[in-house]
Amino acid sequence: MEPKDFPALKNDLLLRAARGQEVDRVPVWIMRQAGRTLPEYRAVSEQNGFFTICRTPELACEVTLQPVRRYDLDAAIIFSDILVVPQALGMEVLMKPGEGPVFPEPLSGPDDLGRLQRPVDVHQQLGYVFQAVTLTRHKLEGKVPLIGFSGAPWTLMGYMVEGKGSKTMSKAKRWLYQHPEASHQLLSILTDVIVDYLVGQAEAGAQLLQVFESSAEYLGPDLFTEFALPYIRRISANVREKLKAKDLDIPMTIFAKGAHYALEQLADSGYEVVGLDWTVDPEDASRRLGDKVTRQGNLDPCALYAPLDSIDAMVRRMVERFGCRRWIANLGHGVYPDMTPEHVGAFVDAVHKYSSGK
Ligand SMILES: Cc1c2[nH]c(c1CCC(=O)O)Cc1[nH]c(c(CCC(=O)O)c1C)Cc1[nH]c(c(CCC(=O)O)c1C)Cc1[nH]c(c(C)c1CCC(=O)O)C2
Repeated sequence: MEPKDFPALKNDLLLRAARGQEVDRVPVWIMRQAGRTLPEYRAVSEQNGFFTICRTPELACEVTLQPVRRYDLDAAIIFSDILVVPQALGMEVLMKPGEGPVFPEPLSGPDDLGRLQRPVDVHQQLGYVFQAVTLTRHKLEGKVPLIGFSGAPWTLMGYMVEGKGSKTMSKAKRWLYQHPEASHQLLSILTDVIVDYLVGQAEAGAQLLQVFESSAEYLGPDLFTEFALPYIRRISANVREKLKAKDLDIPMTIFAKGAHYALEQLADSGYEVVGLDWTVDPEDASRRLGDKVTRQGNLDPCALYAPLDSIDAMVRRMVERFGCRRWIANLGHGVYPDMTPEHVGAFVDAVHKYSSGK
């Protein structure tokens, strides 16, 4: 599909901040803003299964737009899941309500790599995401930019080996220690699919690409340097190269949750924006990242359980600490399902209140 004739973008704060340009107020969006908290999402979700929504461009588009209608956000993020990439490699993934994703047949050892269906033609396997992106770009009518995303290789490997969420990632880490070669092989296979998948989203109309390394917290500096960072770097380098050949230049964000030990490496990994979780101190993180990247984050998601006036005060403090240059306001991880929309809205409004006119 040729993503031509998209409506002109009326709010480019996110893209300007990502590129380090001046902004007259700080852009704000919220990780996991679509789905999770909204009653209007639950209505769609009860009628259709989770992956049916992902695979039906009209439904994915509708759910993507819901938070943008409700809150004064500066970005939309396409409704999908990081686990569509393992699905594209032929693995079955079920979304069990109240439990989360489950792989009936996880990768139990290196021999199982032979089960992965390759090569992956992302247009054939994940074309539904590209269609959802293009449709959503039109339906947004230029109100805010649209973010595309993918999981990073280590995080996807974690789910593919564990078969579900894990408190320790010990089965997947066991691979790293016992089968380093097979681990690199798997991470490399994932990297190639992720690159094509991100390029496809950009071609379809995504205006910024975020890579979620949500399971970085399990690794620590040595494993991260060996098994996560090289692939994170390869993704940014290869995506840019492929997009350049198509005359596209799209800012990219790396969010490596729990990788407080690797901020310097992340600042130097080829992304315009580095996402920060709530465990890092804004001043300390800013110092360590330097001024060549934009910071994104990092209020503790649980702060949204606080009374409205406390949320306002915490956001005010966050704005003071980050300053208004090279910063995209967000939470330090996704919003939780039991948070009330009113409190989510208070966060967004407070960012606007305290960061404009500077
Ligand atoms: C680790 C991870 C997953 N998925 C994702 C990550 C990385 C971000 C992070 O660390 O939170 C990313 C993701 N998943 C979803 C989005 C959509 C867009 C958005 O709102 O940001 C995004 C960006 C929808 C979803 N993905 C999922 C839901 C809930 C499904 C439902 O109950 O209807 C939604 C709206 C399910 C999901 N998907 C995943 C898990 C662990 C779960 C269960 C827990 C939960 O997040 O609710 C894997």
